[in-house]
Amino acid sequence: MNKILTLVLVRDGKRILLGMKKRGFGEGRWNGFGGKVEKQETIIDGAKRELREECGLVSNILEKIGLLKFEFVGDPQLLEVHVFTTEQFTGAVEESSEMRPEWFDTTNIPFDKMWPDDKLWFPLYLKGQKFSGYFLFQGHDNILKYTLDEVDDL
Ligand SMILES: COc1nc(N)nc2c1ncn2[C@H]1C[C@H](O)[C@@H](COP(=O)(O)OP(=O)(O)OP(=O)(O)O)O1
Ligand SMILES: [Mg+2]
Ligand SMILES: [Mg+2]
Repeated sequence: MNKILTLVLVRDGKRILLGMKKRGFGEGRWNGFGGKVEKQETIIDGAKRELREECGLVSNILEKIGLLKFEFVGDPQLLEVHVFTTEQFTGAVEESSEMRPEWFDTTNIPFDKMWPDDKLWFPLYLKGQKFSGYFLFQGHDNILKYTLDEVDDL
């Protein structure tokens, strides 16, 4: 069975909030906020919870913008990452034990310190296009093959 995860990208006009992952999967990389969906919660509730836990922001309006599937050579479990965005949030941005948040201009996204797939699908996200993708990784740095499609609905 796929492992279900969330990823939330917070926008404020021309800025995007990313977090430097301080521990665990993806440590040392900038990413949106998210994680594993728990058994008793819906995917969107999991996305809201992870956003609050990891950077202190509360949002009740998350828009689903992408679905990404990741496979790693030698690991039979597929990661299914549900990607959301919001421009409507309350609260103050706070560092957590997992993430150190920082605002970036959308023209200056630190792709060299992000997962390598991000530079492929971020341009779609930034122009407001929904997307669906599959990436096969060898280790954490190399994409062996991928598909990425623009979609109307998710
Ligand atoms: C492989 O490519 C990936 N690219 C991007 N951009 N994001 C990814 C990739 N693989 C996973 N992710 C995202 C999905 C989640 O937001 C996190 C991974 O979840 P995490 O380890 O942060 O799970 P938590 O439940 O938050 O962790 P704790 O159990 O420690 O709270 O990365
Ligand atoms: Mg997380
Ligand atoms: Mg978490």
